[in-house]
Amino acid sequence: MSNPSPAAVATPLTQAPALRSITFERGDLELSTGLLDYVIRNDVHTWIRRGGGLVGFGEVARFTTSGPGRFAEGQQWWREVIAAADVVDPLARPGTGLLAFGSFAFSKTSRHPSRLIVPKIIVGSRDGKSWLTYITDDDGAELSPAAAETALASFLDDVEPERKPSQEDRLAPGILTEEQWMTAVSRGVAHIRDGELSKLVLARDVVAELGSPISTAQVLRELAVRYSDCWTYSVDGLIGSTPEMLIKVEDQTARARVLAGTLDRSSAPAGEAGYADRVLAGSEKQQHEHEIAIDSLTRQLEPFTRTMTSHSEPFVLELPNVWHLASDVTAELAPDGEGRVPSSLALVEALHPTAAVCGTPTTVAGELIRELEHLERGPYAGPVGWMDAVGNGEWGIALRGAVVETPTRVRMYAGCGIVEASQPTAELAETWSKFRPMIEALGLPVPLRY
Ligand SMILES: C=C(O[C@@H]1C=C(C(=O)O)C=C[C@H]1O)C(=O)O
Repeated sequence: MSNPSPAAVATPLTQAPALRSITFERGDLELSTGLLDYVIRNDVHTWIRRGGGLVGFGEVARFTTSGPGRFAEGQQWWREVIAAADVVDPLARPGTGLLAFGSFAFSKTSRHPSRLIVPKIIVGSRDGKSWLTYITDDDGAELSPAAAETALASFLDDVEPERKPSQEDRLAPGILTEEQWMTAVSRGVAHIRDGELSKLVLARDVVAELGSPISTAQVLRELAVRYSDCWTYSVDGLIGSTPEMLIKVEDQTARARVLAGTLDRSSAPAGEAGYADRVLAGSEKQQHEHEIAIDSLTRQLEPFTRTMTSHSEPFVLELPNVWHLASDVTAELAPDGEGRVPSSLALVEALHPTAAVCGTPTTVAGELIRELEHLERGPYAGPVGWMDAVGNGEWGIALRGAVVETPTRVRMYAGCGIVEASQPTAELAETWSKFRPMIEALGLPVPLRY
């Protein structure tokens, strides 16, 4: 008798809910605003880039977990949900049909709950075409386009008021003061000089204390408009706009965008053509930092692929706040004996944490992060995104973001890759350039000295 496959012997984690879903095509969205017309409630789930993507409303199922097995447990739960579901999806495109948004803790030692959330309604848009998915756990519910439109309309009744900046808004220090964080950077550099590791990513937090409650929807709209080349995410209080794609799976193809190497645009001389190319692409320190990040990603992805391509040189990615050295990687996924390619979440498990947000070697860097940062990263620098029922998904790295801890307290996170040539003051300034998208979207002034 042959051995049963691991999936067959795994014990169910929970009683998977019996979900039913229907997806249907809708008219084209308003070209100028696209999905943003739907970002009007604070509790929306979003994944938006260049006006397209997904906006989710409500919740019909949720799975939470923590620890080293968080990705594997998430995959198992999702398999059980899919097996028990009745899905009607005539469109069958990436992002249509049954779908979960997700956010995972950065650290395997974190108690912060990683989560997968299945919304009740999803408005999707891609290449100018839009669709609606309606998901229910209610046996008796009518599953029709009309019922879906009615459910969507009831969510859209509840519009969040705009927030005006208040006199009492302020930025408060996080866990470490600036001086303490710079000391941590110096210690990191010393460990690198000692040859224990080649790269370490150290992060810090600052807290926005607001005089009036946040309008999350307003912040998300601001981010999505200003940072349209980034992926604007919102999952259960984790919000931001990330320029870094950990992994995206569409059918047989996987894509990643690796960033490492940063230059603040606010300190750049005006009108000097080619400044970013010269200072960023021409810097040995930045190129070295970037090489470490791209090597770590391609090495981890390789076993899952048939072919993999990336440009031999990184390009300069221009964002409103910074320039980055960036590399795009495209891979054709290798099917297993049964013709199946790994799901997006299986690849996340293999790739996280990359050197872009942890360091190299991973284990040494992870230990030093715990020792030097004194920060509970929570979902910061962890995977955030969505996945559908056939393995497609997009998982960004939760950067340039914040956790809404209470309606008036928002904790922001930013970090930097430290290599042997790193200077603590320059790294501190770099964290401010990375806080800037969130600080500005919240309507707070950016501290002047940066
Ligand atoms: C860690 C962050 O960003 C990462 C670090 C970078 C760097 O050090 O140059 C660049 C992009 C990201 O991979 C962050 O934004 O918090």
